[in-house]
Amino acid sequence: MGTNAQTMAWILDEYSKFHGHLPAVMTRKPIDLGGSLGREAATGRGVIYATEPLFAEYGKSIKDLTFAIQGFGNVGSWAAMLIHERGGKVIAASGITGAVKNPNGIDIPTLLNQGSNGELENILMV
Ligand SMILES: NC(=O)C1=CN([C@@H]2O[C@H](COP(=O)(O)OP(=O)(O)OC[C@H]3O[C@@H](n4cnc5c(N)ncnc54)[C@H](O)[C@@H]3O)[C@@H](O)[C@H]2O)C=CC1
Ligand SMILES: O=C(O)CCC(=O)C(=O)O
Repeated sequence: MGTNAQTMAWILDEYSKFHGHLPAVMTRKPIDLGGSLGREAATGRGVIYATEPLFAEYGKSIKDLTFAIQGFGNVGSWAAMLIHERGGKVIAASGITGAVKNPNGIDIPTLLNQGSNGELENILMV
C-alpha cells in the first residue's frame, strides 16, 4: 500500500545499482521501463473477474447490487470504475483521510477526475 509505478521505478533503480539492469525483478514498473500494459488496472480487474462468477452462483450480477469500497486506492478505484461501467452502484468509498457516500450512487469518473489520489482528502460527498 502507498506505492505506485514511480515507487517501483525507484526500487528497480536501487536494485540495478547493485546487480545490473534486470527489470524482471520488479512488477508494476512504468511502461517505459518495461512495465506491462494494463498493469495499473490489473488487480482491480481481477477483483471484478473473480466476483462476477461468484455473484452468478447466487443468481446476481453487478448491475443488481450496491457496493461500498473500503480503500479507494489503486485496487479499489479500478474495481469501482469497472463496477460503474457494468451498471453497478457504488454508494460509498473510503480512504484513510476521507470518505464519500451517496445512496443514489457515486459518479465514479467524476470522483476520479477530481484528482483523488486514493485518499479522498477534502471530499465529503459526491
Ligand atoms: N496494487 C496491486 O496491484 C495489488 C495490491 N494488493 C493489495 O491490495 C491492497 C490495496 O492495494 P493498493 O490499492 O495498491 O493500495 P493503495 O495504497 O493504492 O490504496 C490503499 C487504500 O487503503 C486506504 N487505507 C490505508 N490504510 C487504511 C486504514 N487503516 N483504514 C482505512 N483505509 C486505509 C488508503 O487510504 C487507500 O485508499 C493492499 O493490501 C495490497 O497489498 C495485492 C495485489 C496487487
Ligand atoms: O505486481 C505484482 O506482481 C504483485 C503486486 C502485489 O501483490 C501487491 O501489490 O501487493
